[in-house]
Amino acid sequence: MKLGCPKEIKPQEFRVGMTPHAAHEAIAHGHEVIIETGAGDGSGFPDSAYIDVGVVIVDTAEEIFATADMIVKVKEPQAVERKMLREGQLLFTYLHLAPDPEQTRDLLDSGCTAIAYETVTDRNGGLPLLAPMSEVAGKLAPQVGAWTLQKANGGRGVLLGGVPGVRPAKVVVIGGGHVGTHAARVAAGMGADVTVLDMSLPRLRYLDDAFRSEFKTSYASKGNTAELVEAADMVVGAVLIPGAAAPKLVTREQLSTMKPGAAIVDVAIDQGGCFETSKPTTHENPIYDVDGIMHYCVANMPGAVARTSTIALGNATMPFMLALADKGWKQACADNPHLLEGLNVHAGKLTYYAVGKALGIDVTSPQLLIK
Ligand SMILES: NC(=O)C1=CN([C@@H]2O[C@H](COP(=O)(O)OP(=O)(O)OC[C@H]3O[C@@H](n4cnc5c(N)ncnc54)[C@H](O)[C@@H]3O)[C@@H](O)[C@H]2O)C=CC1
Ligand SMILES: CC(=O)C(=O)O
Ligand SMILES: [Mg+2]
Repeated sequence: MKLGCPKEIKPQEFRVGMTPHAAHEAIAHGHEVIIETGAGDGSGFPDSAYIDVGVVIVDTAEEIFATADMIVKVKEPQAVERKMLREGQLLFTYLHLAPDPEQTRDLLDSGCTAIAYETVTDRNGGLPLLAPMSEVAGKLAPQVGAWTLQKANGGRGVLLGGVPGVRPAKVVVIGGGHVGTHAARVAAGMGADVTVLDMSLPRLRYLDDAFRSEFKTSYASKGNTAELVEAADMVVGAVLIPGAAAPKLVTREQLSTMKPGAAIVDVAIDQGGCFETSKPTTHENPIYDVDGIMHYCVANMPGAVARTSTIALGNATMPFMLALADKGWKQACADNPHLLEGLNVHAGKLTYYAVGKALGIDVTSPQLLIK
């Protein structure tokens, strides 16, 4: 199979879909790999690192989309990339379709087969291709939230850890999964007073067992959430219902109960965000103010630490990428029900229920397509 990796074009996105190690493995499996010139530069992988392992460097994304059987990327295809996708072509990348009707329509129209990193599962019910980027975004959240809280950035002028004689900031994390746990640990490590909210009692039990000395837990009822949000200096949005649009857990009205200059870091923005007032921002212009509350809503946070993120993502995607290349998507998905969970679009049909529900589009069962 011919695998193609274009340079990412989302604003300030410095990751790349394939590391030289991943490309090397694909070539060792008998595949051809082409990559757009400069695609790895932002992650510290120059063209020469790919040439050394047998990759062919091409000048344009057009050439990749015109000739590759499988496109391996990081972020959802942008409008100009979607125009280049072809019938029968396999796309392996993050998609986040539930909050994105335009992208969904374009993917359906293209006739491509699209497997979304964020809905591939594992045998423990986890999301192995989302987890590494959630770990990164979770660790970044207190860092960007601390910056947002600085007075010059519109924040309250509160230092997360406080100082002797001055209490630390109160940080509330809504959702105690991968993002939430990493955010809570880093915020606690910076000295903040941290509480994690979740709807899952087993998850809260685990967090309490493992991290009792670092942060507190609370059940995410509407009442508890409202009280904690009101008292918070920083609120991190970290909930997920896999593949679905994020539930809106904090309304615009609630902002008026918050401390002026408090910071919201809505990591769940890639699934539409869990604050009513969230809208996606970019690394170039990451924050905005609604009713005196500063919002940080960057949908590709891990792109800021591209080298770490590219390597972490590549470690997770490589075995799935190799299975898709070796067997073709149909056999690879027939052999691995967890990879089949990643199938969101095939030949003009939507195949992921939570996306269909969010967008009001009929869904075809993915099982029917692998028979
Ligand atoms: N903005 C960015 O750059 C990035 C965003 N993300 C996003 O962050 C979000 C969280 O991802 P993960 O932590 O990996 O998910 P996860 O599945 O590990 O954790 C989600 C947690 O939310 C909890 N939850 C679900 N509904 C809830 C509710 N109504 N109230 C309270 N808790 C609730 C679940 O019980 C679970 O513990 C996802 O939308 C993911 O796509 C991840 C990486 C980068
Ligand atoms: C998960 C995701 O959207 C990202 O890593 O950019
Ligand atoms: Mg996105």
